[in-house]
Order: sequence, then C-alpha cells, then structure tokens
Amino acid sequence: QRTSVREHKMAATAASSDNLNDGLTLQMVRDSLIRQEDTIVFSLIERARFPLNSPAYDPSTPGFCGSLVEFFVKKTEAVQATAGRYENPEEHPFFPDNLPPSLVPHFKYPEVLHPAAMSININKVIWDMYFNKLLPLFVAPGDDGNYASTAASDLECLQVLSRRIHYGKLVAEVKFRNEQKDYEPPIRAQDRDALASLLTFADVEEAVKKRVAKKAMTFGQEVKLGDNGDKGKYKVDPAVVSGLYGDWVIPLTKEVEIEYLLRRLD
Ligand SMILES: C=C(O[C@@H]1C=C(C(=O)O)C=C[C@H]1O)C(=O)O
Repeated sequence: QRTSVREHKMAATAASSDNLNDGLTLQMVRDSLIRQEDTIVFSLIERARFPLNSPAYDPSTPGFCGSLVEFFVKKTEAVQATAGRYENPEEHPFFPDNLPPSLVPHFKYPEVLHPAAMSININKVIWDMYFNKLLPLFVAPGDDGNYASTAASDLECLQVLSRRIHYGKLVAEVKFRNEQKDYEPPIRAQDRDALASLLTFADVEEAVKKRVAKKAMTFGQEVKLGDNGDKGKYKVDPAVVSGLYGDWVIPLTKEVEIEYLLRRLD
C-alpha cells in the first residue's frame, strides 16, 4: 500500500536512469504522492461512513484525560512506536512526547535526507486542520455511537495526510539536488518567499487538484450492476477533496519543503 524510500531506491537501482548517488528523481517522488492520493481519498470515504459523532471529541470525557480520540491516538501511537513505526523517517507521531522505544530489531533505513529533517514535525497543524476545518465539511451531522470506529478512522486519515505532507522533505531534497546552485542563495539568506517561488509548480498543483477530484468521483461512486449507478452522488464530495488539497495539503507540503530547505545547509 505504501511506497517507501526503499522501494524508490530499488526502482531506481533497476532503472539506473539517474546519476544521483541514490537514484531518487522528482518523478519517483511525485509518483509516490500520486499513489498516496488513492489512500487519502479512500480513508476519507471510510470516515464518511460515520456521522460526526461529536462525543468522541469531547475534551472532558471522564476517565480519558482528554477526548476519546486523543486517548485512542496516544495509545495506538504507543503500540506502533513499540513496533518500530517511528523508526521510519517517513513517519511522524502526533504525540511525540514520552513514546516508548521500539522493541523490533533496528532496520537501517537509507539515509536520503539531511539530519535536520528529524526536527520537522507539523502534525499539530495537521491535527487542528483535520478536526476543526476538514471534518465538518465531509461527514454528516449526527451521532450513531460508533466512537471507537470513528476514532480509528480519524487516526487513519490523520496518518495518511501526515505522511503525504511530510513527504515534502523528500520533494525538497530532490529539488535541492537537481538545482543546488539556485537553492543555495535563498537558503543562506533564509528567504522563505524566494524558496516558495522556486519550489512551486503551479501546473503540477492544478493537475493534482483535478486528479484528486476525479479520484473522489471514481472511488466514491455507488457501483451497481445493470445500470450506471446514481450519477452525481458520491460518498465524499469531490469538491471537498480538491479543496482539501488546494487549501491545506499542498500549502502544508510546501511549508514542510521550506522548513526542510531552510535547514538544508546546516
Ligand atoms: C510537491 C511538489 O511541490 C509543490 C507542491 C505540490 C503538491 O503538494 O502537490 C505540487 C507542486 C509544487 O508546487 C512538487 O513539485 O511535486
């Protein structure tokens, strides 16, 4: 389901099409982002099976020291940390404080990124965007009592969005390597705006927004035998998905790219 740096590297070795020492190309990174769109759209569709279920977000749920969702995410992240999830540089916890250590044998992930990448985690912003802005746009109001399944679905959405957005580190690394001479002056000047315009490809962004809307139509239609289903009725509104990308996913990915580049010469 996931395309990791390791898979990119294996593909790169097979294709041997590039002279970078680990063979990573912007096209490979973009192909992974495109694949991740499928997972994101499906996760939103899964979450939309449940209504809002606001008791899951009540910050004063007795016995939980925070909301049920917070409790669920913290406990799940602790289990996943023990199983080694956050040893992978592509994974970022939402509650990084006091996570237990991994108990699985150390795997040597390829060192593609500058070490400063480790200090970048914008999951607080992603959490706030997801619960306060996005969720009310694509789930129906109401309460069906399925709070644990709702929390599990929320965590899935949060993790896939976080992975996509933090992939900006890899995007930035490849762009930096491809055009080092252009990137160095604004990095030395710590000039965010200049970096933002260097790394922006408006045509790619437009294509991403159109494609995710199309994926929401394709994956979110009612599939029926014998007729063409309910035309125009989708499990998640395609406009909400392209809005999610245009308003948050793309800008936050670029924010990660900029944060990474600012530290790239440290
Ligand atoms: C991720 C990239 O960087 C920027 C962000 C994009 C995105 O988040 O989809 C698309 C184009 C660029 O403006 C990229 O160039 O692919």
